[in-house]
Amino acid sequence: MQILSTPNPHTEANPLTPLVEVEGVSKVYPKKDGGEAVILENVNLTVNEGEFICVIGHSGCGKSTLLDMISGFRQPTAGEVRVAGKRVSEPGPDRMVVFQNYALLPWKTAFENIYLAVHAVYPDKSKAEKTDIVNKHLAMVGLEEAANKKPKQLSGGMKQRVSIARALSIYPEVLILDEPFGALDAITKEELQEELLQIWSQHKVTVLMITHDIDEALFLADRVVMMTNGPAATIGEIMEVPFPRPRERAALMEDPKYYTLRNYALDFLFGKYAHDDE
Ligand SMILES: Nc1ncnc2c1ncn2[C@@H]1O[C@H](COP(=O)(O)OP(=O)(O)OP(=O)(O)O)[C@@H](O)[C@H]1O
Repeated sequence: MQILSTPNPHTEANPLTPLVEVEGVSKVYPKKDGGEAVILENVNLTVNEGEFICVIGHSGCGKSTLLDMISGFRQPTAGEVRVAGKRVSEPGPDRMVVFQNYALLPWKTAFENIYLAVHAVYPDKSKAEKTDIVNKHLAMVGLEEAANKKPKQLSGGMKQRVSIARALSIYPEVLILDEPFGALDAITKEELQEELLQIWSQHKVTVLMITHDIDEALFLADRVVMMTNGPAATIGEIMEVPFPRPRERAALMEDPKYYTLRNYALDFLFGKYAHDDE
Protein backbone atom coordinates (compact mmCIF):
# COMPACT_ATOMS: atom_id res chain seq x y z
CA MET A 1 0.00 0.00 0.00
CA GLN A 2 1.33 3.46 -0.86
CA ILE A 3 0.76 6.12 1.77
CA LEU A 4 1.28 9.88 1.81
CA SER A 5 1.05 10.40 -1.89
CA THR A 6 3.00 13.69 -2.04
CA PRO A 7 4.94 13.68 -5.33
CA ASN A 8 8.52 12.60 -4.94
CA PRO A 9 10.87 15.52 -5.74
CA HIS A 10 13.72 13.37 -7.00
CA THR A 11 11.82 11.10 -9.31
CA GLU A 12 9.40 13.81 -10.37
CA ALA A 13 12.26 15.54 -12.20
CA ASN A 14 12.97 12.40 -14.22
CA PRO A 15 10.66 10.11 -16.11
CA LEU A 16 10.08 6.98 -14.05
CA THR A 17 11.91 4.06 -15.58
CA PRO A 18 11.65 0.78 -13.68
CA LEU A 19 15.11 -0.67 -13.07
CA VAL A 20 14.69 -3.30 -10.36
CA GLU A 21 11.55 -5.42 -10.45
CA VAL A 22 10.78 -7.91 -7.71
CA GLU A 23 7.76 -9.93 -8.79
CA GLY A 24 5.93 -12.44 -6.63
CA VAL A 25 9.11 -13.39 -4.82
CA SER A 26 9.08 -15.96 -2.04
CA LYS A 27 12.00 -17.56 -0.24
CA VAL A 28 11.91 -20.82 1.66
CA TYR A 29 14.89 -22.21 3.58
CA PRO A 30 15.18 -25.85 4.60
CA LYS A 31 14.99 -26.30 8.36
CA LYS A 32 17.49 -28.40 10.29
CA ASP A 33 14.70 -30.78 11.40
CA GLY A 34 13.75 -31.43 7.79
CA GLY A 35 10.83 -28.99 7.55
CA GLU A 36 10.75 -25.72 5.63
CA ALA A 37 10.87 -22.13 6.85
CA VAL A 38 9.01 -19.62 4.71
CA ILE A 39 11.05 -16.43 5.15
CA LEU A 40 9.53 -14.18 2.47
CA GLU A 41 6.20 -14.59 0.74
CA ASN A 42 4.96 -12.84 -2.37
CA VAL A 43 7.18 -9.75 -2.28
CA ASN A 44 6.50 -7.23 -5.04
CA LEU A 45 8.55 -4.08 -5.52
CA THR A 46 9.51 -1.85 -8.42
CA VAL A 47 12.46 0.48 -7.97
CA ASN A 48 12.89 3.19 -10.56
CA GLU A 49 16.16 4.32 -12.09
CA GLY A 50 17.96 6.76 -9.84
CA GLU A 51 15.75 6.15 -6.83
CA PHE A 52 17.03 5.85 -3.28
CA ILE A 53 15.14 3.15 -1.38
CA CYS A 54 15.58 2.23 2.27
CA VAL A 55 14.29 -1.07 3.63
CA ILE A 56 13.35 -1.28 7.29
CA GLY A 57 11.92 -4.12 9.33
CA HIS A 58 12.61 -6.13 12.43
CA SER A 59 15.70 -8.24 12.79
CA GLY A 60 15.31 -11.57 11.02
CA CYS A 61 12.32 -10.60 8.86
CA GLY A 62 14.30 -11.24 5.67
CA LYS A 63 15.69 -7.86 4.56
CA SER A 64 19.13 -9.26 3.71
CA THR A 65 17.54 -12.25 2.02
CA LEU A 66 15.53 -9.89 -0.18
CA LEU A 67 18.54 -7.78 -1.12
CA ASP A 68 20.63 -10.93 -1.66
CA MET A 69 18.11 -12.03 -4.28
CA ILE A 70 18.52 -8.67 -6.03
CA SER A 71 22.31 -8.89 -5.91
CA GLY A 72 22.04 -12.49 -7.15
CA PHE A 73 23.78 -14.19 -4.21
CA ARG A 74 20.57 -16.09 -3.49
CA GLN A 75 17.75 -17.24 -5.73
CA PRO A 76 14.02 -16.92 -5.04
CA THR A 77 12.07 -20.10 -4.36
CA ALA A 78 9.20 -18.61 -6.36
CA GLY A 79 8.81 -15.48 -8.45
CA GLU A 80 11.62 -13.54 -10.07
CA VAL A 81 13.85 -10.50 -9.80
CA ARG A 82 14.69 -8.49 -12.91
CA VAL A 83 17.21 -5.72 -13.33
CA ALA A 84 16.89 -3.65 -16.49
CA GLY A 85 14.40 -6.23 -17.72
CA LYS A 86 16.82 -9.15 -17.36
CA ARG A 87 16.17 -11.94 -14.87
CA VAL A 88 18.77 -12.01 -12.09
CA SER A 89 20.37 -15.45 -11.90
CA GLU A 90 23.78 -14.62 -10.41
CA PRO A 91 25.79 -11.71 -9.02
CA GLY A 92 27.06 -9.23 -11.60
CA PRO A 93 28.96 -5.94 -11.83
CA ASP A 94 25.73 -4.05 -12.53
CA ARG A 95 24.80 -4.67 -8.85
CA MET A 96 27.45 -3.92 -6.25
CA VAL A 97 27.05 -4.61 -2.54
CA VAL A 98 28.47 -2.78 0.46
CA PHE A 99 28.34 -4.68 3.77
CA GLN A 100 28.38 -3.46 7.35
CA ASN A 101 31.73 -5.20 8.01
CA TYR A 102 33.45 -3.52 5.00
CA ALA A 103 34.68 -6.84 3.50
CA LEU A 104 38.10 -5.41 2.55
CA LEU A 105 41.15 -7.60 2.03
CA PRO A 106 43.26 -6.87 5.14
CA TRP A 107 46.61 -7.43 3.44
CA LYS A 108 45.90 -4.97 0.62
CA THR A 109 45.99 -1.18 0.77
CA ALA A 110 42.92 0.97 0.14
CA PHE A 111 44.21 1.61 -3.38
CA GLU A 112 44.85 -2.10 -4.02
CA ASN A 113 41.44 -3.16 -2.67
CA ILE A 114 39.73 -0.91 -5.21
CA TYR A 115 42.20 -1.67 -8.01
CA LEU A 116 41.56 -5.40 -7.67
CA ALA A 117 37.83 -4.90 -8.14
CA VAL A 118 38.33 -2.61 -11.14
CA HIS A 119 40.77 -5.07 -12.69
CA ALA A 120 38.39 -8.01 -12.13
CA VAL A 121 35.59 -6.25 -14.00
CA TYR A 122 37.61 -4.29 -16.58
CA PRO A 123 40.68 -6.50 -17.28
CA ASP A 124 41.12 -4.99 -20.74
CA LYS A 125 41.56 -1.43 -19.55
CA SER A 126 45.16 -0.23 -19.37
CA LYS A 127 46.93 0.04 -16.02
CA ALA A 128 46.85 3.83 -16.35
CA GLU A 129 43.08 3.83 -16.94
CA LYS A 130 42.45 1.52 -13.98
CA THR A 131 44.72 3.61 -11.76
CA ASP A 132 42.84 6.68 -12.84
CA ILE A 133 39.48 5.12 -11.93
CA VAL A 134 40.80 4.09 -8.50
CA ASN A 135 42.26 7.52 -7.76
CA LYS A 136 39.10 9.25 -8.90
CA HIS A 137 36.99 7.16 -6.53
CA LEU A 138 39.41 7.52 -3.62
CA ALA A 139 39.16 11.27 -4.13
CA MET A 140 35.38 11.05 -4.31
CA VAL A 141 35.31 9.72 -0.73
CA GLY A 142 38.11 12.06 0.43
CA LEU A 143 40.69 9.34 0.91
CA GLU A 144 43.55 10.31 -1.43
CA GLU A 145 45.86 10.58 1.58
CA ALA A 146 44.96 7.09 2.79
CA ALA A 147 45.52 5.33 -0.55
CA ASN A 148 48.50 3.36 0.72
CA LYS A 149 47.10 2.42 4.09
CA LYS A 150 45.88 -1.06 4.94
CA PRO A 151 42.45 -1.59 6.54
CA LYS A 152 43.88 -1.98 10.04
CA GLN A 153 45.37 1.53 9.75
CA LEU A 154 41.95 2.99 8.85
CA SER A 155 39.03 3.99 11.08
CA GLY A 156 35.63 2.31 10.63
CA GLY A 157 34.35 5.32 8.69
CA MET A 158 37.39 5.28 6.41
CA LYS A 159 37.02 1.56 5.77
CA GLN A 160 33.39 2.07 4.83
CA ARG A 161 34.42 4.91 2.49
CA VAL A 162 36.84 2.51 0.78
CA SER A 163 34.04 -0.08 0.43
CA ILE A 164 31.73 2.49 -1.13
CA ALA A 165 34.48 3.74 -3.45
CA ARG A 166 35.24 0.15 -4.46
CA ALA A 167 31.60 -0.58 -5.23
CA LEU A 168 31.15 2.59 -7.29
CA SER A 169 34.45 2.20 -9.17
CA ILE A 170 32.76 -0.64 -11.09
CA TYR A 171 30.08 1.81 -12.26
CA PRO A 172 27.15 -0.37 -11.14
CA GLU A 173 23.59 0.48 -12.01
CA VAL A 174 22.41 -0.59 -8.56
CA LEU A 175 24.23 -0.01 -5.29
CA ILE A 176 23.04 -2.35 -2.54
CA LEU A 177 23.95 -1.40 1.00
CA ASP A 178 23.31 -3.82 3.88
CA GLU A 179 23.31 -1.72 7.05
CA PRO A 180 26.45 0.08 5.92
CA PHE A 181 26.68 2.50 8.84
CA GLY A 182 25.45 0.16 11.58
CA ALA A 183 28.89 -0.18 13.17
CA LEU A 184 29.84 3.52 13.10
CA ASP A 185 29.58 6.17 15.78
CA ALA A 186 26.83 8.78 15.44
CA ILE A 187 29.01 11.60 14.07
CA THR A 188 30.80 9.44 11.50
CA LYS A 189 27.45 7.97 10.52
CA GLU A 190 25.97 11.41 9.82
CA GLU A 191 29.05 12.43 7.81
CA LEU A 192 28.83 9.30 5.71
CA GLN A 193 25.10 9.71 5.15
CA GLU A 194 25.76 13.18 3.75
CA GLU A 195 28.60 11.92 1.56
CA LEU A 196 26.45 9.07 0.32
CA LEU A 197 23.72 11.49 -0.73
CA GLN A 198 26.24 13.61 -2.62
CA ILE A 199 27.72 10.57 -4.34
CA TRP A 200 24.26 9.27 -5.19
CA SER A 201 23.19 12.54 -6.77
CA GLN A 202 26.43 12.81 -8.76
CA HIS A 203 26.59 9.17 -9.87
CA LYS A 204 22.87 8.82 -10.57
CA VAL A 205 23.10 5.31 -9.21
CA THR A 206 20.01 3.50 -7.93
CA VAL A 207 20.36 2.69 -4.25
CA LEU A 208 18.74 -0.01 -2.13
CA MET A 209 19.79 0.17 1.49
CA ILE A 210 18.86 -1.78 4.61
CA THR A 211 18.82 0.20 7.82
CA HIS A 212 17.43 -0.14 11.33
CA ASP A 213 17.52 3.62 11.77
CA ILE A 214 14.31 5.44 10.85
CA ASP A 215 15.99 8.85 10.95
CA GLU A 216 18.61 7.60 8.54
CA ALA A 217 15.90 6.29 6.20
CA LEU A 218 13.99 9.58 6.30
CA PHE A 219 17.13 11.60 5.62
CA LEU A 220 18.27 9.45 2.70
CA ALA A 221 15.37 7.79 0.95
CA ASP A 222 12.83 8.68 -1.69
CA ARG A 223 10.73 5.80 -0.39
CA VAL A 224 10.96 3.64 2.71
CA VAL A 225 9.94 0.02 2.27
CA MET A 226 8.54 -1.31 5.54
CA MET A 227 8.59 -5.08 5.97
CA THR A 228 6.13 -7.08 8.04
CA ASN A 229 7.42 -9.62 10.54
CA GLY A 230 8.40 -13.11 9.59
CA PRO A 231 7.76 -15.90 9.08
CA ALA A 232 6.39 -15.31 5.60
CA ALA A 233 7.29 -11.62 5.73
CA THR A 234 6.36 -9.29 2.91
CA ILE A 235 6.27 -5.58 2.20
CA GLY A 236 3.69 -4.08 4.54
CA GLU A 237 3.74 -0.50 3.35
CA ILE A 238 5.85 1.84 1.27
CA MET A 239 6.25 5.33 2.66
CA GLU A 240 6.99 8.21 0.29
CA VAL A 241 9.51 10.69 1.70
CA PRO A 242 8.52 14.02 0.19
CA PHE A 243 11.35 16.29 1.41
CA PRO A 244 13.05 18.32 -1.32
CA ARG A 245 16.66 17.73 -2.25
CA PRO A 246 19.35 18.59 -1.50
CA ARG A 247 18.29 17.78 2.03
CA GLU A 248 19.57 19.55 5.08
CA ARG A 249 19.33 17.68 8.31
CA ALA A 250 18.58 20.73 10.45
CA ALA A 251 15.79 21.91 8.15
CA LEU A 252 14.31 18.42 8.07
CA MET A 253 14.22 18.30 11.86
CA GLU A 254 12.20 21.50 11.92
CA ASP A 255 9.61 20.22 9.48
CA PRO A 256 6.50 18.93 11.28
CA LYS A 257 6.00 16.45 8.42
CA TYR A 258 9.23 14.78 9.52
CA TYR A 259 7.68 13.78 12.84
CA THR A 260 4.47 12.63 11.20
CA LEU A 261 6.45 10.26 9.00
CA ARG A 262 8.78 9.22 11.81
CA ASN A 263 5.87 8.41 14.11
CA TYR A 264 4.12 6.56 11.32
CA ALA A 265 7.16 4.34 10.75
CA LEU A 266 7.67 3.83 14.49
CA ASP A 267 4.04 2.87 14.90
CA PHE A 268 4.35 0.43 12.01
CA LEU A 269 7.38 -1.24 13.61
CA PHE A 270 6.56 -1.05 17.28
CA GLY A 271 2.77 -0.94 17.22
CA LYS A 272 1.34 -2.78 14.25
CA TYR A 273 4.32 -5.12 13.81
CA ALA A 274 5.76 -5.11 17.30
CA HIS A 275 8.33 -7.78 17.86
CA ASP A 276 8.33 -9.80 21.08
CA ASP A 277 12.12 -9.89 21.36
CA GLU A 278 12.66 -6.14 21.04
N1 LIG B 1 20.96 -19.92 4.52
C1 LIG B 1 19.96 -19.92 5.41
N2 LIG B 1 19.38 -21.07 5.79
C2 LIG B 1 18.35 -21.08 6.66
N3 LIG B 1 17.83 -19.97 7.22
C3 LIG B 1 18.38 -18.80 6.89
C4 LIG B 1 19.47 -18.71 5.97
N4 LIG B 1 19.80 -17.39 5.83
C5 LIG B 1 18.96 -16.70 6.62
N5 LIG B 1 18.10 -17.53 7.26
C6 LIG B 1 17.03 -17.14 8.16
O1 LIG B 1 16.15 -16.30 7.42
C7 LIG B 1 15.63 -15.29 8.25
C8 LIG B 1 15.85 -13.95 7.61
O2 LIG B 1 17.24 -13.64 7.61
P1 LIG B 1 17.81 -12.26 7.06
O3 LIG B 1 19.26 -12.21 7.39
O4 LIG B 1 17.41 -12.11 5.65
O5 LIG B 1 17.00 -11.22 7.96
P2 LIG B 1 17.25 -9.67 8.20
O6 LIG B 1 15.92 -9.04 8.23
O7 LIG B 1 18.23 -9.15 7.23
O8 LIG B 1 17.89 -9.70 9.65
P3 LIG B 1 18.88 -8.63 10.37
O9 LIG B 1 18.14 -7.33 10.40
O10 LIG B 1 19.06 -9.22 11.73
O11 LIG B 1 20.13 -8.60 9.56
C9 LIG B 1 16.27 -15.45 9.62
O12 LIG B 1 15.38 -16.15 10.45
C10 LIG B 1 17.49 -16.29 9.32
O13 LIG B 1 17.83 -17.07 10.43
